[in-house]
Amino acid sequence: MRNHRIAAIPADGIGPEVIGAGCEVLEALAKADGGFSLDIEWFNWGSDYYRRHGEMMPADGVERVKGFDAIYFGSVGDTDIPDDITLWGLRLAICQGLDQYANVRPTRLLPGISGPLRPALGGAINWLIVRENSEGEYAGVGGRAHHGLPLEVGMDVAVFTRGGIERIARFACEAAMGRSRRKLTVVTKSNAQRHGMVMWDQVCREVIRDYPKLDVDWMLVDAMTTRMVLDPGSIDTVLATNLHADILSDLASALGGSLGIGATGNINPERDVPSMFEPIHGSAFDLVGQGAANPIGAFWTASLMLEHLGEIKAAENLMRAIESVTGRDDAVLPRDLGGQAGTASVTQAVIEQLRQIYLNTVDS
Ligand SMILES: NC(=O)c1ccc[n+]([C@@H]2O[C@H](COP(=O)([O-])OP(=O)(O)OC[C@H]3O[C@@H](n4cnc5c(N)ncnc54)[C@H](O)[C@@H]3O)[C@@H](O)[C@H]2O)c1
Ligand SMILES: O=C(O)C[C@@H](O)C(=O)O
Ligand SMILES: [K+]
Ligand SMILES: [Mn+2]
Repeated sequence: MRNHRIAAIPADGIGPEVIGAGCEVLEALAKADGGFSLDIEWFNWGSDYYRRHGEMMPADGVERVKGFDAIYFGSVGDTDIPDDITLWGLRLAICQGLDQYANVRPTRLLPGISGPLRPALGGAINWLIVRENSEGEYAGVGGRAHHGLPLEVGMDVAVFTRGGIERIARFACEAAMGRSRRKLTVVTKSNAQRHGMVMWDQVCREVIRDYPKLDVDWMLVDAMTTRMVLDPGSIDTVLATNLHADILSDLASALGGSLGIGATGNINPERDVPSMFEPIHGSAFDLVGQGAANPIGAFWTASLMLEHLGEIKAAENLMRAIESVTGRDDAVLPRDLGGQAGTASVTQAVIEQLRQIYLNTVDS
């Protein structure tokens, strides 16, 4: 039997609630499928670990997860610890440490979810946002000087490298070519940012030349937000920088109904180290401990992870189960999607649906 070793890092806020739910679903799925097993090892890294040890994970944390087949991550962020410490100490430390330079964020309207747009517009959402995940505005380069003085200064330098742009542009072109519309929108801001972003355009253009069958257009990031709202059907695959894609993907998730459904993979396409999968949302301080967090983002994430691990049938079945739970007449919907179900009820409904799917597969 195929076995996959998963490092689960639920971390902070609602992370443990949704990753706990996701692991329940994954285990039920593996059992129903029978073709593979999952070895899930838990890591208690995050803000509570920081309170005890003064760091978000052990100094050799990245080394410790290197041997796994995938990482299943919750969220970081704590009301009592500065956000830059928690994000850089765990999520970015792993993404950058394992050079997971391609972040993929799919969005489409799930059955039974209307989303905030008119039906004809919302129904047209079927996007894949490709986020540069290793440099750009998140390079971490910069500094502070003249502390406490009137002339105090703080700088974040956005770093764009030819190699960094080239590899993410190629990844996005391949991703777009793998989808039926073969359509790529490159997002930029090279009108205002005249160095790095101009080079971004130039290197993307060079890579795109290798894909003559690809239908490519370009958007300034500000105008891209309006196009996502007013003409969502004109968009398919989107390539954007680290920060631009971070912002656009929260918008995408909201247009799909809620931030609670957004899913992502932090991918190292070379596959010599594990990739990391997480719901796109954060700690959601307003929901912690209430059993009310929407686990669908974590389930969709689990499906992306299974796909990456080569468990294509199981990944599809998990999406089918989610879709029938949201789409059927007696849909089980969490509060952020207009229903009343808590995390546990949504989880049980998806597990029950998975059992039905596999039962029917065996019968037929
Ligand atoms: N990758 C990550 O781990 C990640 C991502 C985003 C934010 N953060 C961190 O999380 C903390 C809070 O950030 P924020 O408030 O900007 O964003 P957030 O994603 O935590 O929450 C924004 C809003 O979305 C809602 N929401 C989020 N997830 C939901 C879910 N599963 N079900 C239902 N509703 C959900 C929240 O209730 C809140 O109203 C900060 O510390 C931030 O740095 C971490
Ligand atoms: O931008 C980040 O890396 C944090 C968070 O907003 C995310 O989308 O993962
Ligand atoms: K997250
Ligand atoms: Mn984000």
